[in-house]
Amino acid sequence: MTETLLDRALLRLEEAARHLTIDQDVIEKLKYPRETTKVRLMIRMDDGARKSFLAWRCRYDDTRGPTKGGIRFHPDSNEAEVETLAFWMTFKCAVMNLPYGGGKGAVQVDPRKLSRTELERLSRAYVQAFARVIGPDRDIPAPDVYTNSMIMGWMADEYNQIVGEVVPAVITGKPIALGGSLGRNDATARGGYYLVRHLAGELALPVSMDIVIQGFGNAGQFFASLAAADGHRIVAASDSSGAIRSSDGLDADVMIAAKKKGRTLVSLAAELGAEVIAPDELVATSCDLLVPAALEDMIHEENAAGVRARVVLELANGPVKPAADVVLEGKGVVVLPDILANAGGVTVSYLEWVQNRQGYYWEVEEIHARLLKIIEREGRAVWDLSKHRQISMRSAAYVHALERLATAIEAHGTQPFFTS
Ligand SMILES: NC(=O)c1ccc[n+]([C@@H]2O[C@H](COP(=O)([O-])OP(=O)(O)OC[C@H]3O[C@@H](n4cnc5c(N)ncnc54)[C@H](O)[C@@H]3O)[C@@H](O)[C@H]2O)c1
Repeated sequence: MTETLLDRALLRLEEAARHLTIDQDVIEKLKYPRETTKVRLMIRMDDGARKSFLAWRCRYDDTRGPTKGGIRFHPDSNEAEVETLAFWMTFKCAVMNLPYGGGKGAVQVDPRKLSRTELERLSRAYVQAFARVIGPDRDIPAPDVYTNSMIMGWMADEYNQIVGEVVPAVITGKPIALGGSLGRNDATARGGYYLVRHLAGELALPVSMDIVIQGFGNAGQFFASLAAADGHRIVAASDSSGAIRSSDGLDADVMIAAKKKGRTLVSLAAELGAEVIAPDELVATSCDLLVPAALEDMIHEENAAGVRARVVLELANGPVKPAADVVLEGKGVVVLPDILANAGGVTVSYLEWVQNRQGYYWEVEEIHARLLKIIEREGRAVWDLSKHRQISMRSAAYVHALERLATAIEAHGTQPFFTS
C-alpha cells in the first residue's frame, strides 16, 4: 500500500511518543481523525450551468477544545491531505497552549478559474453543507491556501443567516468590519519572524540575514516585508510560476506590489536585476534562513542534500518530508517546525475568537504583544526541551504538544462501560 501524507505525519507522533511515558490509549486516540465529513457542493455557474465540487471538513481531535483549522481551496485537495492538515492543527494548538483541538476543511477547486460571484456561491454552499459541523464552540474555520478574509466574510454571513443570529466567533480571519482582528493578516509571518528573532542568538544567525523565500503568497510576502524592514536581505524567492535570485537582494516592496497586481515573480526578473532559476536551485541557494511558504513536501529526498541554509523556518505546513528531515539534521541544518513556526496565524485567530466572545476589541499593539509573549514562551520551551533531551526542534515540539494532549485525554477519563 502506498504511504499517504497522513501516514508520514503519524511518524512524528510515534517518534514523540518514544520520548514520553504515555498510555497507549493516548496514541490510539490520536492516530485517527474523530470525524471527516465529505460532501459534493453544487453551484450555479455564471453561464447558467450547474457544477459540482468535492468538499471536506475534518474534526481530528477535540480533547483540548473546539476544533480549529483553515479551509483550503485547491485543485489537488483530497481527504488524506485534509486529515493530515487537521492532525497538524491538533498539535499546533497544543504546542501554543491554545484551548482548541485540530480541524481542517477543503474544496477541490481551482478558485482562479471562478468568477467572483461563482466563488461567493461556492463559499456559501460550503457553509450550507457544513453548518451543523461548524460552530463557535464546536469547530471554527479560518483562511488557508487560496482563501482569504473576503471568503471568510461571506461564510460568516451565510452562517448568521442559517442560525438566525450574529455569531462572529464561528469563523476567524474575517474582515475587520465583521469582527475580524487587527493584526490577523500578517500573523503567520509575524509569529515566525518573532520566533527567529527570539532564538537568533542560539541559532547563531547574523544581525543581517540573507533569506530565501519559497512561495510568495500571504505568508511569504508578509515575512519578506517584516524581514526587509529590519534590514535583512531577500536573495531569492519563488511562486508557482518559478523562482528568481539576486545576490544583491530583491526589493520586497516591488515584488509585493507586483504580486497584488497579479504579476508573477519571473515576469519581474529583469526589473529587479535578478536571474530566473530552477525551483531546486532556489532551495540550494546559500543563505542564513530558508523559508518554505508554499505547500507540502517541497523539500524532499532529492533536493534536501542541496540545502545551503543554516536554519529552515517552516511557514508552510509540512514542507519538509520526513526523509528530508533526516538529511537536513545530518547536515546540521536546524529546522524550526511548522507546528511552532507558523502557529502565529492560529494564535491571532484565537485572539480574534476571544475578542468576538468578549465583544471588546484590542488595538494592534495589544495583539502584537500577546502574540510575542505566546510565541516566545512556547518557542523557548521547545528550544529548552530540544537541548535537554538532545532531540530535534521538530521532535521537541511534538513532545511538548503530546504531553499536553495526553494530560487532557487522561483528564477526560474513560467511561466504565464494561465494569460490573
Ligand atoms: N495564511 C496563514 O495564515 C497560514 C497559517 C499557517 C500556515 N499556513 C501555510 O502556509 C503555506 C502558504 O499559505 P498562504 O496562506 O501564504 O497561501 P497563499 O495561497 O497565499 O500562498 C501560497 C504561495 O505558494 C506559491 N506556490 C504554489 N506552488 C508553488 C511551487 N511549486 N513553488 C513555489 N511556490 C509555489 C503560490 O504561487 C503562492 O504564492 C501553506 O502551507 C499554508 O497551509 C498559512
